[in-house]
Amino acid sequence: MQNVDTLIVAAQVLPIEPEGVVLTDHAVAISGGKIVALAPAAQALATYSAKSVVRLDRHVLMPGLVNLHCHAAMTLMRGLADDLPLMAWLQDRVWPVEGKHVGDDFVHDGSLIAAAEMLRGGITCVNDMYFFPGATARAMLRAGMRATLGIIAIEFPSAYAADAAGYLAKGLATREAYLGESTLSFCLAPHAPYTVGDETLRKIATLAEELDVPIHMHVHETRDEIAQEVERHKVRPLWRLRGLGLVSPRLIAVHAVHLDDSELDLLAREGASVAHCPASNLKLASGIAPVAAMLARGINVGVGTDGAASNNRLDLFSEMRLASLLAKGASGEARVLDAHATLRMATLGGARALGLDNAIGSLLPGKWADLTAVELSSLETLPCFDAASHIAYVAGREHVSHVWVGGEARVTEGELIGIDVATLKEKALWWKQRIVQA
Ligand SMILES: CSC[C@H]1O[C@@H](n2cnc3c(O)ncnc32)[C@H](O)[C@@H]1O
Ligand SMILES: [Zn+2]
Repeated sequence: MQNVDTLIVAAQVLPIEPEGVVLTDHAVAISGGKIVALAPAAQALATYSAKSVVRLDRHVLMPGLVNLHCHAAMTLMRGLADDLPLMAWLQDRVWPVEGKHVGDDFVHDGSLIAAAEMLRGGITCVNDMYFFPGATARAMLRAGMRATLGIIAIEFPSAYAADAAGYLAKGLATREAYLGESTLSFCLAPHAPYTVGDETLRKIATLAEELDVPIHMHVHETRDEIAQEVERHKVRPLWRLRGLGLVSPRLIAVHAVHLDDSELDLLAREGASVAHCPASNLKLASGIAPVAAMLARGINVGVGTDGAASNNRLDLFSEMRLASLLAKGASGEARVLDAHATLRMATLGGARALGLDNAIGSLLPGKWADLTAVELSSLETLPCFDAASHIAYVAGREHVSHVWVGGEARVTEGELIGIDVATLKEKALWWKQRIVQA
């Protein structure tokens, strides 16, 4: 018998790799936080002696979901700026509140609330972009959630930094401080083409190469933003980014709602990824991203929630369902983004965009044991003919029963481990008072 830390035996397993596979009565063996083997249950029980055996007889086990675009701290602004288009949302409501309140404590508390919501909903990894990323790092470490944190850049001053050079210097110092953490990684995160100048963007392209990290940026979110940028630069934003060296396999183009054929071809040719945020795109009336056309060209697509102030949930189950239905409805092709492809997008697609596909995103041996179990024994989830179909079209985050990050249990029987929800609720109410009194 081979000693392992944990053996998880599940009625069904969706390993994501190989593509489209559903395994019945299989077990995942975990040691040192990593997947050692995925094998038929009887064989695994005969091979491995585990300190802990978890039996999931009514469940499907799959890789943890990857939230490819978030502003975690914005949970504290949830519902504060509804029913507005992007620029009014940002300029009239969000930036003024951020200007008054955003600081280390705000970002820490808001990010911890977000981590609790995401873990409880089966999300094990988040790609975040926000002021004070060091505070987000502390919150993510405290919650035990995997995160890629943005070294942000924006050309206006905040409580965090005075100018673009200051943002980059602070972000780089934060990265240095957390280099040894296996659950944290960093990327460069220029906010958007309309808030970051050429010189800073050139510097970011060079830094991304030097540090070997992704570039996470809002791109072509609204028609208006593109029109304004064309007036200013006489070229559409994605082509400007290309001229500055930002369109490459490192680029995670967030939203990418308004792309013409030449721009879709450009993303495909350069191997860039897209973070598809269907709910945020609808709520701000930005539009519907051409996901079917992206997939037809082989563009890697992951799924993001965006922040809680524009969604207003950090829930990848509802995003998966929406992504699949929108892709079918918008393309007029029911076969587009089937259940398996949708789940792959929300796991391996996100991991690949982050350069973490050797580490997470599927259940291959050697990857971190970032896992989500979903119970499929409720009235609304029976019978189940295809577990992937139920994940994409039926189940909600309320059906998530267990979550592990790096082999550590973060949710058991639907309850968060090591996070005091009552304290987080008090913090949320305290910040609401501060915001309404200001
Ligand atoms: C530089 S920190 C991130 C910055 O982005 C703002 N933000 C949140 N959601 C969006 C979005 O959909 N488009 C553009 N900007 C967004 C957030 O409020 C922060 O100011
Ligand atoms: Zn965003």
